[in-house]
Amino acid sequence: ALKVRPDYPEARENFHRVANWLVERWHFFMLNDYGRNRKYQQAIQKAVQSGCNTVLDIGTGTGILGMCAKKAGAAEVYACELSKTMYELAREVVTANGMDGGIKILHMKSLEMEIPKDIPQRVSLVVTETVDAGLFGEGIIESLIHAWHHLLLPPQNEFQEQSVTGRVIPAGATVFAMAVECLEIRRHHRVCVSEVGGLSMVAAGELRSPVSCSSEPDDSTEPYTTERLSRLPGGYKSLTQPFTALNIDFNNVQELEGLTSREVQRLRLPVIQEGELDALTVWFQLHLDEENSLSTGPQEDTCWEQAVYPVHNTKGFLLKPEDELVVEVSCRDAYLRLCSVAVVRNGREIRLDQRLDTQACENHISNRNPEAELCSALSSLQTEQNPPSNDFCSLESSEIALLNNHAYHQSFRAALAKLISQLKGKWQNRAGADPGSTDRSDLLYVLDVSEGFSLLSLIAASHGHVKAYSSVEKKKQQEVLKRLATSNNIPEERLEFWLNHVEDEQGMLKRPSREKLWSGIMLDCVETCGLIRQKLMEKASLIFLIKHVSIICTRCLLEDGGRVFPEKIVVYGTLVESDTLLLESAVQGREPTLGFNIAPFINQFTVPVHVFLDFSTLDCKHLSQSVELFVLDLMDATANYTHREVKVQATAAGRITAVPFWYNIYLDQEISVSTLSQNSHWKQAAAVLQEPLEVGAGEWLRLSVKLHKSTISISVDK
Ligand SMILES: CCc1ccncc1CNCCCCSC[C@H]1O[C@@H](n2ccc3c(N)ncnc32)[C@H](O)[C@@H]1O
Repeated sequence: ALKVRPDYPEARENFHRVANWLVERWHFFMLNDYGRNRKYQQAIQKAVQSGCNTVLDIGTGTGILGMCAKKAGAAEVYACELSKTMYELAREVVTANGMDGGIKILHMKSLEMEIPKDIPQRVSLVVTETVDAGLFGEGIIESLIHAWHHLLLPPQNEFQEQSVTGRVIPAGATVFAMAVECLEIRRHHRVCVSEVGGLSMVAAGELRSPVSCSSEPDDSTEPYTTERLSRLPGGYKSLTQPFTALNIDFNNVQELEGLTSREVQRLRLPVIQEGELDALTVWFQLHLDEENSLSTGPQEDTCWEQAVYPVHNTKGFLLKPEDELVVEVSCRDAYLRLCSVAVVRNGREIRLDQRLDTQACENHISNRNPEAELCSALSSLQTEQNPPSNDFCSLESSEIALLNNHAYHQSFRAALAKLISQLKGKWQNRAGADPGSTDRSDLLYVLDVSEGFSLLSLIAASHGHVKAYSSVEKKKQQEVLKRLATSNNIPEERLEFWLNHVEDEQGMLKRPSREKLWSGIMLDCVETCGLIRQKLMEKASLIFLIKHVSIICTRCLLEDGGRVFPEKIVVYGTLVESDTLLLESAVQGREPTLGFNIAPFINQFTVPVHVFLDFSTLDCKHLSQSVELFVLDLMDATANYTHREVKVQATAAGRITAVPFWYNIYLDQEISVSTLSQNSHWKQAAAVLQEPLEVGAGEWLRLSVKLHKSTISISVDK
């Protein structure tokens, strides 16, 4: 569609949504990392000059490493790429750089490659960077074991003199880890509050994020998540020195094969400062060859992410400098697994992850010694959870952060309280109904159509005289809500689950059978990534659709005086100069990619809006004040213009590269929550300019802001 009508907004938006997952965002900042590219090139040049004449690039991506090998003079270069999009892109790139005759690119996974079907004979060099922040997440171990067995010449060995031998770049890796205290990680993986919106959370049982490195690998969890430690709000505190968790030699196939069967390694790490254990963080050095290595450490100026293994004690666990932290390292199922399993204090080892039997703890308490406190603290943790600790409910890390967003829930609680007292007041005036009447008509109906796990329905029901409908779907999550209802004295019949399998939005938002209208409908409008939720405007207009479509103002879904929460969203933005956002959005010319012409091809997959941005820690230069960009009125969906011009004055000279934006969400006239606030579970988004715009201080700019089907686009010109 874009080829036919390049300016067709619908097709453009769809392409951008698709581009985001067709081509991973890290391609841009990886290709912009001249240091990384140069080091790979040097290692490849050295290998080719020392006799590696046939090369296979496993996971070629854009083809850059294969082109380095060709340019270094290798006679035969092969490349394989499992992603169709990247395969086609690599073909275009190699052709544009005049090497289509010299590099054979295969659209396949290296594990499927055979000789002579795919490549004529074994190669003397494999280059690859099929690594993720946890090193093994892209299957490099399996790929190299297969390559050594089927695709590579035998390795150098001291016994018989071989003319040409096989080798791998990178030659190996060293994995480092470090225990940290970090509030930002904690609030995304543990519920740190005992009360949410007035509801006690004790009965919820253990709510944990799906990131868990429990010993038995099961598919419902992933062993680690990733964070850019150098850009986490509030930073982190190192509780141990960085330690070497693993060394691996990619040129030793026995070692590679032994990795997954290697017994679990237990490391004892001295705690270097007091702090709460929140996670183990992991990074690595890729040893390209004896001289060159790449590091993905938090202190590096490159912007790789690190792997994060959150610890799952429900409450905090304070480490002290005289402690030793016991960490288990294993590579079961080819993932790198790290677990902090115990603390050694005064020579006594206290396990962290299993339930402590209180009897053992009782014995300790008698002789009042330091680990007794620790032990009794731990045992009290265990008893506090009602259900057994292995019965936990898994929530997305964004849902955990939402629960920890105190202001969000307090604001909803207050706004609901106002609505409910207004509506009750209305009734009492009408027909003198006696306030104590118990007839069904004095119930208020509140619908929570939030996506995912939400306590808003319970917060509404906790006000009394409210029947709340929750759109939580998962069985385990509904059980948590029921447990919380009971323990917060909310009669079970006041909470219903409005199953989302209703055929369409119309059905879902349809008024309850008893011909009652909704007193309140609660929407969550902004996605965690920082964009307006798709279909929001359609849903909101649907609530009022009847009101606008029919001549006679038949009742819309809301009773007279009923409200939709939020009623208004105000979008704010500011002009910034940020090289980081530029480097994460598009390849900046030929310079970083060793002079190869790659940028125009990969930049076809640039998207105009960067999401999941942590604006509070983005290194950037502010070039204007924050300005109001747009107002979305959910109470009157037709009021929303689709295009707005905003004048902004540059407050400093610089190069505008992006317009970060965020929202003030108004639950009613007075009560609002900001998606930029400190404990917000939201990240921000930023419109990235195609061409950076030089401005002088005091110069006026014109922002044109468009909203099309909940998609915001922003362009800047003078
Ligand atoms: C923050 C990530 C990071 C952290 C630390 N240091 C470096 C980085 C950046 N490296 C990212 C590469 C990660 C993706 S791998 C690159 C390309 O290779 C493809 N593939 C992967 C395996 C594979 C195979 N066996 N056979 C054929 N193709 C294969 C993928 O489809 C991808 O296009």
